[in-house]
Amino acid sequence: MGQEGGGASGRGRCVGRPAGAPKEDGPSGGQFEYLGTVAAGMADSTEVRELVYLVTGGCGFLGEHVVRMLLQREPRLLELRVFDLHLGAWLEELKTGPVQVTAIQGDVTQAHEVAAAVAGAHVVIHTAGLVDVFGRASPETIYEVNVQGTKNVIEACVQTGTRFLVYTSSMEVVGPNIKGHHFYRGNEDTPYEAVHRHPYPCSKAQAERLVLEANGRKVHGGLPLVTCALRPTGIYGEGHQIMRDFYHQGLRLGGRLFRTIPASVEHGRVYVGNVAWMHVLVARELQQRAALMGGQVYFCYDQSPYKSYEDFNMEFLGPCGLRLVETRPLVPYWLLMLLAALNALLQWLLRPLLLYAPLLNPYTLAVANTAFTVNTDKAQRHFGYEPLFSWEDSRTRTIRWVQAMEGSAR
Ligand SMILES: NC(=O)c1ccc[n+]([C@@H]2O[C@H](COP(=O)([O-])OP(=O)(O)OC[C@H]3O[C@@H](n4cnc5c(N)ncnc54)[C@H](O)[C@@H]3O)[C@@H](O)[C@H]2O)c1
Ligand SMILES: CC(C)[C@@H](O)CC[C@@H](C)[C@H]1CC[C@H]2[C@@H]3[C@H](O)C=C4C[C@@H](O)CC[C@]4(C)[C@H]3CC[C@]12C
Repeated sequence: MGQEGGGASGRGRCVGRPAGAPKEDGPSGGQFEYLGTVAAGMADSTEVRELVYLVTGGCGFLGEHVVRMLLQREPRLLELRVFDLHLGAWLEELKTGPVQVTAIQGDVTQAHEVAAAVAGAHVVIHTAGLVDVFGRASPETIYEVNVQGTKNVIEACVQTGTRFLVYTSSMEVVGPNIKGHHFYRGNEDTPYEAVHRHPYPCSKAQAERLVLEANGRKVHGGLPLVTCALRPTGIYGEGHQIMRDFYHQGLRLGGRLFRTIPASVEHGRVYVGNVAWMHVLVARELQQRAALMGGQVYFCYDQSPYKSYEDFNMEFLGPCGLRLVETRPLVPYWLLMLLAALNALLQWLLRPLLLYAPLLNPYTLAVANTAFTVNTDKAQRHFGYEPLFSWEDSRTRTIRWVQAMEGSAR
């Protein structure tokens, strides 16, 4: 059902189950409180500040939360390097604390820029990527950033002697697949035919495989590289662009959004603060439990409820004045498929003139219409992960963010 011929490199399909991980159990660990802003002060600690972390994509939706969480929750941090194609002005506010924050404007597709940023880092958290399922970028560009960029990060770790690499993968490495098979309360070991055509999931699957296969490679200095991959489901929270798009679409439609997907098609979603926390924790514990965690994949999860994508969004958009019209889809699915195909045709026809990239296209419709929920405790068993934010807290924070947008939208 995905875009035709859209393999990661724009050629053929990418198939095959993503690299799983051997089943192992490990001890559980503690839980911390997350303070919302850097201004709230650093986590008190008597620990020695000696570690250098690099976050690629550190100015993105997830990346910014990872950066802020590290400054709050990693007491051993001496220097935090934030590497991104587009640096945010907000980075300046972070330079007043005890941690040296180094903003690096760079491109992960440029190996020399990556190597310069990685050199001397103890840990790399690689979140940079092209998250495009709307046809904004070409398959080749998606491959270049997501796969070649990840290769450059791995090689930079090997060449410069950085030993710990955490990769932000995605649920899409697993599914939904092109056959529309539902993934119902699955975990990291659930059998599932991970067959993709769309450039984005293909590129994420290839990148994840490269990261996991690099686990154990000798880095400069002779010690082994230790890698792992985190697979968030649909992330929501402060800064989520797609939520912003839905909100503005609802405002344009007089405060209404029209249901297109049955309420029964459940999607797993995860709050950005909990995803950021899992990145911080896994980066820390990877250094202590390399034998257990090296080469492993972990779904990102929290207590966010299973709901259809549209119903879940309404948890935040409803309290901000929007209404989801009808309890069942207004438009039959075959007509939605036709409209999605028309959008794809229009995008192709208009491309020489302008970028037409609506939310509805054959791929987004297929994904939205395929249940994908995870139920796992692997991260808790392996490195003591517990969500920092309850569902209620995650919901409140997201609503407040939309309301702040509402203020700016009036
Ligand atoms: N948003 C989600 O629902 C979700 C879910 C699962 C996984 N992920 C993964 O999380 C990561 C971050 O996603 P996001 O939603 O924050 O996306 P985002 O687009 O907000 O952030 C990506 C960041 O990477 C940077 N970047 C892009 N190309 C780059 C390049 N060539 N060199 C350097 N930096 C570059 C961008 O400038 C941006 O700041 C991605 O790897 C994505 O696949 C996202
Ligand atoms: C127009 C309607 C059909 C509307 O319901 C479309 C929703 C659609 C834009 C989203 C439905 C599922 C989303 C994806 C899912 O949450 C997981 C993802 C993995 C992540 O790595 C990147 C984002 C995404 C692909 C996410 C994108 C938007 C949806 C397709």
